[in-house]
Amino acid sequence: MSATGTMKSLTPPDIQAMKGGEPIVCLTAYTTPIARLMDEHCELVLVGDSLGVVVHGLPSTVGVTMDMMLMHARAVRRGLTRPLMVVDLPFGAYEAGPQQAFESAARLMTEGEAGAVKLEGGAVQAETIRFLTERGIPVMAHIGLLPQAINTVGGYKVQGRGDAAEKLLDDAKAVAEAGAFSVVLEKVTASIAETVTETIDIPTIGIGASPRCDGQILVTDDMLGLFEDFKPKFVKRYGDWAVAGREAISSYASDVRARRFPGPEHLFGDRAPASKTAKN
Ligand SMILES: Nc1nc(=O)c2c([nH]1)NC[C@@H]1CN(c3ccc(C(=O)N[C@@H](CCC(=O)O)C(=O)O)cc3)CN21
Ligand SMILES: CC(C)C(=O)C(=O)O
Ligand SMILES: [Mg+2]
Repeated sequence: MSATGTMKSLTPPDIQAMKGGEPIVCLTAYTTPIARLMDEHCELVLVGDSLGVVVHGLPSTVGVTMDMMLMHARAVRRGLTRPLMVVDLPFGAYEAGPQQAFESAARLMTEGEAGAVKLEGGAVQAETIRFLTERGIPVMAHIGLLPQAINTVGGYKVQGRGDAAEKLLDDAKAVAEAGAFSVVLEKVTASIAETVTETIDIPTIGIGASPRCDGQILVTDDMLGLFEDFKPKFVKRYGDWAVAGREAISSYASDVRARRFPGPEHLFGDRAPASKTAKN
């Protein structure tokens, strides 16, 4: 719990050992205060490259850089004590091959203080996953809908329907065999998510997948209702933070215009207060 480290963070082997047991609770985080809110509730916190879209206003995750991932990773790290912190490898930082992937992933582990990295791709990334895990970098895989591939795929559509089911299962087997400690299944049919979960021996973490997955993840800004205009079928709203924020900002604007804020309680007088240690 404390800075001296009396409470141990969960490790990739801890997460892997949860296969087939209690559901693994995961969310994304990009800042210290939001990470603090999930510290006692989540087993795994992902610093997702979705931060490019929800925090930086980019049209897709393709424009996200290593510098962005490193900065947000360090911020999230300061808000967590118990959950495993996983950091996404951004587009362009690993696809050239195992060597490039290792260099980028090592930076996320050292400068970014990550407990593990995540990368998108199935069988095509198996060699890279093996290369990293054999050299001390735990890897979470990500199959199904791959947002970093939006420019070749052309849309965020459901994956694993019909003939594509077999390829998805092959991808899942390939990443598990290559040493990934867990795998995200994004926007796939419930039936293939169930088949994959029953077939491979590492935990599946679903987003738009199935309740039969070993765990679930959502983009926190989506479930809080902060990233307002994005309403895919797989997101459940647990808050209305954009509505609450807009109301608060509107009240502040009214108060300033009516000179109701600042009030007497917010003002500093000419003389120091008689009691206590002066902090004003
Ligand atoms: N806010 C947010 N949440 C995410 O889950 C997320 C991101 N951003 N950015 C990176 C990727 C992209 N992802 C996506 C993007 C679109 C759909 C999707 O189903 N889109 C619907 C339209 C939904 C809407 O805009 O209301 C579609 O039919 O394409 C799913 C996952 C998942 N990731
Ligand atoms: C949606 C999750 C799995 C992700 O990759 C991200 O937030 O970037
Ligand atoms: Mg991502």
